[in-house]
Amino acid sequence: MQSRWKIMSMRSLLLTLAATIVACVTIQINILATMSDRDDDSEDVVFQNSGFRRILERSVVASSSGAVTSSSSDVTDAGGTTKRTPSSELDVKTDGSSSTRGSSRRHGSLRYHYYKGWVASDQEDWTCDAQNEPDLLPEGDITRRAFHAVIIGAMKGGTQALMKAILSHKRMMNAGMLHGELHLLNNKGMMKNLREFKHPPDGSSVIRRRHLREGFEWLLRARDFDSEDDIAADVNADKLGIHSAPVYLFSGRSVPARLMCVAPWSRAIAILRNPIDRAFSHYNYVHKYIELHGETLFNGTRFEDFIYGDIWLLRKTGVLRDWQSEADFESFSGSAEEFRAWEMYLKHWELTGRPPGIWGPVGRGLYAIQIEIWVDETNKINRTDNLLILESEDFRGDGVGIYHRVAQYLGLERQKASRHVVGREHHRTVYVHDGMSEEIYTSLYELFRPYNKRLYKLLGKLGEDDWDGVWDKPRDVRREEG
Ligand SMILES: Nc1ncnc2c1ncn2[C@@H]1O[C@H](COP(=O)(O)OS(=O)(=O)O)[C@@H](OP(=O)(O)O)[C@H]1O
Repeated sequence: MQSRWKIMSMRSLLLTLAATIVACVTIQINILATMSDRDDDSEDVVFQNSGFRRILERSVVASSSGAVTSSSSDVTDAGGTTKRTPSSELDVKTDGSSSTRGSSRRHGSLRYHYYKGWVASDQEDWTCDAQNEPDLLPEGDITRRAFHAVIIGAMKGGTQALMKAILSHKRMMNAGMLHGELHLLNNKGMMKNLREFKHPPDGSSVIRRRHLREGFEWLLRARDFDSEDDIAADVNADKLGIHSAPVYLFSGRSVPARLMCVAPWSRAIAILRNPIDRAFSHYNYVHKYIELHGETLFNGTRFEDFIYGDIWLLRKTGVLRDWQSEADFESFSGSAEEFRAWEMYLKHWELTGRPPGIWGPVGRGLYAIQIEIWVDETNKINRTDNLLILESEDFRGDGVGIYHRVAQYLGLERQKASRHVVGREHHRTVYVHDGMSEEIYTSLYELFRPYNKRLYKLLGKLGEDDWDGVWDKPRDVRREEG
C-alpha cells in the first residue's frame, strides 16, 4: 500500500515538473516573439525608451521630493532657494482609495467653504427621467433660450475671447455671471440648492428633469438674465443665452449627462489648444492666482514640479500606465477601466479641497478622454450636432472666420463681425516665467502625442479631417529657458 502511494506521488511530482518546464519554455518563446515584434515596430519605441517613459519615471521622483500633489514639503525654486510648502491633503493609496489629511480642514476660511462646494465627478442620486418627462419646453421659453449655448472649455484655451466674440452678436446674451461663467452643472452646492428649492413632491431625493429646469429658471432670474420688468417689456424676447464654464470639459460624465438631460437642445462648444501651451499658460495663471488670492502653496513651485505632481496623480490613479506598446495603449484607450481611472483621478483633485482652477495641468490636456465622454453622452440622446470642437490656434489666426462658423452652428443670422472684439486677444496672461526647458518640452510632447493622435482620429470619425497633426509641430511655443 505504502509503495503504491510512493509511486503515485512520484508520478504527480514528475507531471508537475514537466508542466513547469513546458510553461517556462512557452513564456520564453513569447518573450522572444514580443521582443522581435518590437524590433520591427518602430512606433513601440515611443512607449519604451522615449520621453514618454522618462517623464513617467521622473514624475515619481519629483513627486516624492516635493511636487504639488505629493505629501512631501520641500520645494526648490528656480533660483535654488528651498522653501517649505504645506504638505498635501491628498493621500492616494495604491489600491486607488484615498483619504484627505488634516490640512484640507486647515483652510477654515470662507474661501475653503466656498471651494468645497465644487465637484468634479460626483455620483448624485438624480435620474434623467427623459422618457416620462419629454422635452416639452416651447420655443422662446426663458430656460430654453438661456441654455441655448455653453462653452465647456478647455481652460486656457481662449474661452473668454470666444465668449466675447459670440456675445458681440446681437442675438446673444450672457446667461452667466462674470465673464459669462456660470458653473451651474458642476457645482455641488448649487445642485443642493436646487434640490432644496424644489424638492420632488413624492418626497424622494431624486431630482427629475423638470425640477432641475425649474431650479435653473429660478437661478437665471435671480441672476437677472431676464428680470420681471424685462420680461414684461419684452426687452430680451429674442435673445439667446450662452454661458461659459471651462471646467465642464474636465468634469467627468456627470456634467454632460446633466446638460443632455435638462437642456438637450443646448449647443456645446469646446475650444482646444496645444496641450503643452495650455499647461504652461495654466502654470502662469496659477502664479497670478496666488497673487490675487493669497494662496501660498505654489510659491516657488517650478513648472516641472507643477506638472510632475499631476502626472504622479495620473499614474497613481491608473490613467497613465507603463504601456509597453502602442497596441497596449490602444486597447486601454476608451475602456471602462480607463474611464474608472479617470473618474478616480478627478475625485482625487476634488478631495484636495482646492479650487478647480488649479486642478490638472496635464490631465486637462488629455483631450481625447474628455471629448470621448462628451461625444458618448451626446450620442445617448441621439444628438450628433450639439458639440462643436474648435482649435484655439485657428481662432487666434482667423477670428472672423471662426466667428462666422460658430454663428452658423448656433443658428444665428449672419452679422458682420465687430472688429473691436473679434480677432482680438482677450484675457492674456502676464507670464511670470518665460519658458520651459527643451527637455521638459520634449517629454510633454511625447506624453501628449498618443492622446493627440487619438483625438485626431476621433475628430476624423466625426467628419473633422483637418485636425490630423495640428499639434505635431510646435506652434506658439515659448521655449526659452525661464
Ligand atoms: N483670440 C484669441 N484666440 C486664442 N487664444 C486667445 C485669444 N485671445 C486670448 N487668448 C489666450 O487665451 C488664454 C486664456 O484662455 P481662457 O480665456 O480660456 O482662460 S480661462 O480658462 O478663462 O482662465 C490666454 O493665453 P495665455 O496668454 O498664453 O495665458 C490668452 O492669451
